[in-house]
Amino acid sequence: MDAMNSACPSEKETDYVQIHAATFPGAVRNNKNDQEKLSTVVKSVHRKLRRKYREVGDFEKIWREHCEDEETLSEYALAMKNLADNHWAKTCEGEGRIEWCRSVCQEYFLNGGMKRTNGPHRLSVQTGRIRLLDVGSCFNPFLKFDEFLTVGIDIVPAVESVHKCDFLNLQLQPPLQLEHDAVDAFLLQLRSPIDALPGELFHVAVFSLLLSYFPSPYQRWICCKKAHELLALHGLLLIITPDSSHQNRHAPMMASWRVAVETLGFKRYKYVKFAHMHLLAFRKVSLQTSSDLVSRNYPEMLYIPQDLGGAEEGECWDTPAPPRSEDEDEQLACGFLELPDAPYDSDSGESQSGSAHCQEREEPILLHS
Ligand SMILES: C[S@@+](CC[C@H](N)C(=O)[O-])C[C@H]1O[C@@H](n2cnc3c(N)ncnc32)[C@H](O)[C@@H]1O
Repeated sequence: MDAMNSACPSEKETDYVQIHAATFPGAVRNNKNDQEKLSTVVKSVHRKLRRKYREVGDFEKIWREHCEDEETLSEYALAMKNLADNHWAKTCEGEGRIEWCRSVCQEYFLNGGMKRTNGPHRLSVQTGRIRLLDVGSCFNPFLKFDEFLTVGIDIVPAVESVHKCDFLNLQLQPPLQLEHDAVDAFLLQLRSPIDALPGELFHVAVFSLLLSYFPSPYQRWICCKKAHELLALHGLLLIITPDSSHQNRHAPMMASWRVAVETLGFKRYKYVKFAHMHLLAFRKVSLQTSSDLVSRNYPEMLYIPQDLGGAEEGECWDTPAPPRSEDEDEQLACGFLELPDAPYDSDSGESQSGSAHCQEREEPILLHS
């Protein structure tokens, strides 16, 4: 069973949903209304931040005010947790993003992926658990997996096990010079709020639906740069970002993200497009970031369609769209004709299976400057 299917209802569950829908249409409507309300809470926080950023421009001021607005932040945290627990868990809309992260880590750290890509000088996790930092963790979705020693951080934790921390303002300290066990013990004794962390501490950093929260590309770039410093050499940065459009539509944007992140000292390891999101994995291949950070505007390359002030696009928070018309089906079929024949990961040399998973096109990079 692939990662995505494992998050979707089983055949039996699907039958139940359909029978239940036919017998109790009112219950399904209520469920949808409830989901719509929660999505509106999430989207309105994102929209408000973007609008303020366009009007005021000073993202540090806007961010400070945002972090002080505890009422809005708590409402957001509860809505996000409720969406994940009660709606996405029962449909495919969360699309198994957490299971995807887990399977990439297992393949890379435990099943030879790291050895294949980095050669013999590799990071060792054999003696302990995979140290995972989940930024914007909200409800700590990785805590339940035994292979991870998870540190979840969030500006507003929705559960007690997540530590309060503003990643944008997190201070970096020199790396610890300790043995494995002592580093694990250090992570286990962390308490809220976290204001500083030593560098090179983690094997994995996860940004699941985090970067599009920020109104400014520069804030997204700061996060990627911090992740680079917090990861050990050969560690993984996993980025998941919402986008419900067909993968070709924003291929230039993803190519642009790749350049921006790789310049920080990463190399892309995997990329897949689910129906409502892009999922990327980067390996930390160098302790240094590029010395050429000033000649091109790399932070601006981490743009999202909403930065341009256009109409709000369909995102994973939205309730499912109505069925497509025949015309739309035809248009979509034409779009698929433009995809490469065999999905293939250029860096890992592995093909990606599953009809819902598509590969980024390997084409000349179109930069947004
Ligand atoms: C859309 S939710 C994603 C939650 C979860 N990662 C998931 O995939 O379902 C984004 C989360 O990022 C958190 N967040 C936003 N900015 C942050 C920051 N600077 N530091 C830590 N967490 C942040 C928000 O509070 C929110 O819980």
